[in-house]
Amino acid sequence: MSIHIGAKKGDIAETVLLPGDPLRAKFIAETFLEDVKCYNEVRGMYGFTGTYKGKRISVQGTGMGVPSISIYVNELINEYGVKNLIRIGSCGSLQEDVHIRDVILAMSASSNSSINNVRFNGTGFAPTANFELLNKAYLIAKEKKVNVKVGNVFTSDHFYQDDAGWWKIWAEHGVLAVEMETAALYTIAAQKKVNALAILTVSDSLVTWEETSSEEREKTFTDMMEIALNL
Ligand SMILES: O=P(O)(O)O[C@H]1O[C@H](CO)[C@@H](O)[C@H]1O
Ligand SMILES: O=c1cc[nH]c(=O)[nH]1
Repeated sequence: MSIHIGAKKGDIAETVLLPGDPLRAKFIAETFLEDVKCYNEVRGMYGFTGTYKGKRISVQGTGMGVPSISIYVNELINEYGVKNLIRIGSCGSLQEDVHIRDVILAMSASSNSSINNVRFNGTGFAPTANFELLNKAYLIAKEKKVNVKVGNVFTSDHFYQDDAGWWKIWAEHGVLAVEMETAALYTIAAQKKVNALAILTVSDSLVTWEETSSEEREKTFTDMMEIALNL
């Protein structure tokens, strides 16, 4: 057992899907996995292991933001030997042509995270996806005829910002969407020599102000879930 995950060694598969929302983890386990075992309820941050098309796979909630996902990713890698970490999250569109429910494969993640600023002493590091996972996810998405976009996302330490126009500089530089964890996932994976990818579904738009409900974010972003399960 680790501090935040109540699993025994061997309870967690080498490939783990990582939604921020623990109830999205529960939905995936109940909807897609067979022979499911819940290995974690510590802090209500559910973790499950089961099989998908005969392959052993786990799904673990991470909570919201860089500090929270960093805890889970560190423990999954250091204590449980996880090798493939696939975030499946929601995000807010920063571009007119990135629509609600589109899927984004995060090739890279810009960030205002203070954690990475401290780690790299105020200089820039470019958190980047694993190419094999990215390429495979793209091919699966195309085959499934999912509206998919690949590019840079912005990992923010804020969900609410006082300056309503904060995102425009990032949009001008081609960033597709905002979320809150990917830069941390990619940075830790790079340091630990494991594979990481973030697959995101657009839940709302900072451009048009459209949005989806929390229930939709929990249960209906199934394209992203199925792409991740088939990697
Ligand atoms: O849907 P999840 O995976 O939680 O991801 C996004 O949603 C949360 C904010 O509502 C943040 O965690 C953000 O990154
Ligand atoms: O972090 C996030 C996630 C979804 N939508 C946003 O606007 N921000």
